[in-house]
Amino acid sequence: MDLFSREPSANLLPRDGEVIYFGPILDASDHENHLQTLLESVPWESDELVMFGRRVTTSRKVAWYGDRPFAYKYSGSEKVALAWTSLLQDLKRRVEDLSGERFNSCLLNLYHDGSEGMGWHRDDESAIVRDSAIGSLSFGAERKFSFKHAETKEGVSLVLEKGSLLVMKGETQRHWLHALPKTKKSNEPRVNLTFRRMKE
Ligand SMILES: O=C(O)CCC(=O)C(=O)O
Ligand SMILES: [Fe+2]
Repeated sequence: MDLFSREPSANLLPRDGEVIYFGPILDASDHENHLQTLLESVPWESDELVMFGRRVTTSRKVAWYGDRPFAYKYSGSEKVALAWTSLLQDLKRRVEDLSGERFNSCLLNLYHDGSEGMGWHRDDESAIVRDSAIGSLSFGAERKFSFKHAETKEGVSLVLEKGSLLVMKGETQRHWLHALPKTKKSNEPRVNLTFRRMKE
């Protein structure tokens, strides 16, 4: 795996947190190979959430990996973290080296096409170490990713390129929501890995 030597961006947020975009960190053939491996070998499962008081099953699929069998809780059910595969461990190391952060778990999302996305939310569950960094690695379809300040409503958006790394850190999750908007422009799958730090 060759690293591209692109300089990370300056902080994309104007206040109250830090978001750094590193751009693509994988070359095109590694990106393609890893995307195929992830699509074929990850035990993708539906996610569940409560919307307007109703339990709904998402068509977006998820998988949850970690150093230990951490619980990932959603709307009353929970998933137990799977043991790292060698590919995920390899990618985790790359993300750690570039970001200077350490992670012990990873949530994977599979969006089959542009009709699937993720609504406004923060990654601030109590099981996550407060103000710990999140490293987000993207494969497949390039999609817009948006931030919205919870109080001022300021907005920041960017396109997450194939094989790119985005790091959210500092007080980002306290003050900013983020979302992956649905789009009619994409009919390709996208896989996203968010490396996280859970409380031990
Ligand atoms: O798919 C993405 O880029 C973001 C996913 C996300 O925000 C999350 O899993 O919490
Ligand atoms: Fe998130």
